[in-house]
Amino acid sequence: MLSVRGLGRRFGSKRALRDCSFTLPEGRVSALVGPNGAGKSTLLSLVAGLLLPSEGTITVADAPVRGRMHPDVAFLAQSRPLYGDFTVAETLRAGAKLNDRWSDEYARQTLNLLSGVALDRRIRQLSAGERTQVALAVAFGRLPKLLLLDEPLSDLDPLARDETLRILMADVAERGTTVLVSSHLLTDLSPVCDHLVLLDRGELRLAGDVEDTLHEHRLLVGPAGAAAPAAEQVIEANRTGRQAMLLVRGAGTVPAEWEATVPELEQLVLAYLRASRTSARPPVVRG
Ligand SMILES: Nc1ncnc2c1ncn2[C@@H]1O[C@H](COP(=O)(O)OP(=O)(O)OP(=O)(O)O)[C@@H](O)[C@H]1O
Repeated sequence: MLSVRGLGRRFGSKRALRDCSFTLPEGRVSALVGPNGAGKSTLLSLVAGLLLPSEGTITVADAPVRGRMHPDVAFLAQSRPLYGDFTVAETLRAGAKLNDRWSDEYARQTLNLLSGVALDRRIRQLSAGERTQVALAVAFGRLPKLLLLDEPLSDLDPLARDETLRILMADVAERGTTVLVSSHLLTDLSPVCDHLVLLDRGELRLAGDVEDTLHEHRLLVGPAGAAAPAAEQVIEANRTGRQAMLLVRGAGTVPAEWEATVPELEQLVLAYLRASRTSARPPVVRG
């Protein structure tokens, strides 16, 4: 559904994204994670066609994307761009007029499930979370095949967050939508995502199926003096007092003095990001 190859974007001398290559599987939810300034919004804006790449290619449903939104794509931008003077009802009517494929019923149903922002309210009078709810309804109303969501949960209350994730899962199950969703709220996101894209400092650190990626790694706990077991890569090593804790990738047979477990998603992501902070050349594992 989505494939990016060698994708990069510069803003003047600043490289916001560099040499990014990955493919998203169809009908799955992919979490796009990374610290502030990692390049997540830049990547989403490029895929949405709102920004032009400095280098590389983007393909959605076998068609190249270059500075123009693909009709099968809907994008919830971080700034939630909606016309302030419109009422919610007018916003939905504009959605119907501007999109060849549109379901008013689906957009209204989404809004009602979230908390039911009244249709006669003006956009500029809405709270940040209410604007997000309207913008989500517009995104779902487009009946996209690829749904790009930039921090959809950040200003929603816990109930609306929960409902958004339910709507997302139902949409993926019923319509087979492919979703790429950026969020700092990994705990909220991890139950619904089955694919991971990890960006840091504009570079891709990890991209792949969540379960496969987790099982390629081992969290090892052992005595501080024990020799590190043979592994493809040591992502992070912490030695405190008498204990050592390692996150390794591609470990073979683990010696008896080490206790090995498969890491949780949040542990894995945090270890990669900490490792990146402490090394001049952080691990770029694969694209
Ligand atoms: N229009 C722009 N002009 C100059 N620099 C920009 C512009 N847009 C983004 N950047 C820079 O590119 C880098 C990536 O920004 P981006 O917004 O993609 O990060 P992000 O991962 O979405 O961050 P956050 O989690 O804080 O939203 C940052 O260093 C940012 O300052």
